[in-house]
Amino acid sequence: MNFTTTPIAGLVVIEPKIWRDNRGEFLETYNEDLFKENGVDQHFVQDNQSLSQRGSLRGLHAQASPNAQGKLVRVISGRVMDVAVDIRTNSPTFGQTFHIELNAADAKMLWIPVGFLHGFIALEDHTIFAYKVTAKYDKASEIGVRYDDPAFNIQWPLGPEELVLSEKDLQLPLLKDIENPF
Ligand SMILES: Cc1cn([C@H]2C[C@H](O)[C@@H](COP(=O)(O)OP(=O)(O)O[C@H]3O[C@H](C)C(=O)[C@H](O)[C@H]3O)O2)c(=O)[nH]c1=O
Repeated sequence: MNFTTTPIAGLVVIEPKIWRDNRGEFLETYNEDLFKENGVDQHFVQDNQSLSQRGSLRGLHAQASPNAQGKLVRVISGRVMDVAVDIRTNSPTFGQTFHIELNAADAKMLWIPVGFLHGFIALEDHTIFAYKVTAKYDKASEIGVRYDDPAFNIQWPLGPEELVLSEKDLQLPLLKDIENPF
């Protein structure tokens, strides 16, 4: 299991070792000791999973304190472009985005600490996205920012005609129009 830091402090790319044999594959997707040794010392309290068709764009979301969430995200089936936006007010990389392809083939994961907006776009039908979070779901704590906020200039890889968003996400505000909880 390899841990690689990113240009944005706190974001870590994790590449599990995949054991392959004549039956198929085995991999560890979480190991408390290895994660602690590599600076991700967290207590996860909930696992989530979503199924998306190609073009489904979920985000940009976060939860505010006291239910702010760190997220360990991965793809079980299909492919996504995953995006994390640093909105930690005092961060030297405030407003910077990090994107990475997550897919079932290489089973890469991304650790996203508290203080980031998170979203992804599914690049294939039947994309299953799975993630562990460090705080429970609390609808009242949810915040969201438009996926196309010009402040971030995220280059989503599919055209506008291919995007599938929830009514909720289509009506999200821009970051400048909300009180940033981080
Ligand atoms: C997030 C969540 C949702 N729900 C229920 C409430 C909603 O009626 C339904 C769909 O929720 P939502 O439309 O918020 O699902 P996503 O758009 O995939 O939300 C996620 O999208 C991005 C990628 C994130 O990083 C967040 O984890 C999360 O906000 O599931 C729950 O019961 N528990 C939960 O933890």
